Amino acid sequence: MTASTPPIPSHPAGASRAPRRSELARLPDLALRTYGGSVVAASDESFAERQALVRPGRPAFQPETFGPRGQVYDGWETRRRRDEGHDWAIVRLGMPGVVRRVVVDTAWFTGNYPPYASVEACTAAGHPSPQEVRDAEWTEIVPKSPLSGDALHEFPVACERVFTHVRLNIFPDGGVSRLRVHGEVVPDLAMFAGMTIDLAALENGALITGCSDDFYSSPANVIAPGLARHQAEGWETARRRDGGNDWLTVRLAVPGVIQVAELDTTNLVYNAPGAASLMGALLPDGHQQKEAEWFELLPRTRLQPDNRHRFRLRGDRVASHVRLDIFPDGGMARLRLYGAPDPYPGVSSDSGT
Ligand SMILES: NC(=O)NC(NC(N)=O)C(=O)[O-]
Repeated sequence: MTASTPPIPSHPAGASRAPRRSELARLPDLALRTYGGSVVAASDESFAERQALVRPGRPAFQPETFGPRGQVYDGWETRRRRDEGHDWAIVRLGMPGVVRRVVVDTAWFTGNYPPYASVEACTAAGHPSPQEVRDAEWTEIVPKSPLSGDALHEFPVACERVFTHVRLNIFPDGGVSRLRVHGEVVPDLAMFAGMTIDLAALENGALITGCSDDFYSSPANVIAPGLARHQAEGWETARRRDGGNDWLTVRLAVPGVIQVAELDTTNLVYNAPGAASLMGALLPDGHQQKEAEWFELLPRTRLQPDNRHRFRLRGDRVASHVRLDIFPDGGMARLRLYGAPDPYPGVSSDSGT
């Protein structure tokens, strides 16, 4: 991306270990709860619940806060094992995809972190039960590796297969605050053949490729599933003082003709942009976005704060990329671009669909 990128959820601002921002860290976290991820099973969660592993945001900690189970942790924590086994948690990815990077964060776990972890992945078709997922064929994507306490561990993954689930193994027991599974979304769009879809949706395979500014919150949020519950779940820029305007670019899930654009300023009450415009470009595979020849999809149009705006477009040109300009600054809760893929992926032109 052109400007700075979505942060790796980790320690609170001001903590001494600033997270490294690698290329891979910019990919979406396929396991994230707000993207539909869930921890569907775990060997144990006596001290702290398994669902915390996929919670968005940085893990919090309040020292000397004791509940009936012991110290309260914002993470998954198992009991002290008295046998030879090890603990595990299975995560259903919110969006199936190719995993490029796994982050195992032991933030705040010091005397109780697991000394080793490994990660496996599997592909389970349909809507399997947790037991069916356990019985699936698993592939190791992160070998058994040493961990340290209160630290973020990044593991690059080199495997081109599309996975639906991952299993975190910890040896022998202990606490992990977050598990991040960064990757490329690979949806099955063939089942929507002949239908209009949101070409800008992350879950359909779209990706934010650039932005002018992500000072308060990430532009990746505008293509996330569902509605933004508050300002931070959308994209918010800093106040501009230079006479310019903010923008972002999206690589669409697949090239297509956009018929309806939805520009959602919900939660931006006093900081919504005054106006916005949309441009499209059709870039053959492998071409750089800087080579794009942009054409107008939506001329500069007035916006209202805290409002979902829908605009009917001419719908006469195929685009693979879209640029949203906002004037002068502010942000956007969501951007939806409804249209027909051209052609449909996985559907041959003579299939009658
Ligand atoms: N002080 C602790 O954190 N102890 C333990 N964990 C919790 N949650 O109390 C433990 O035994 O691992």
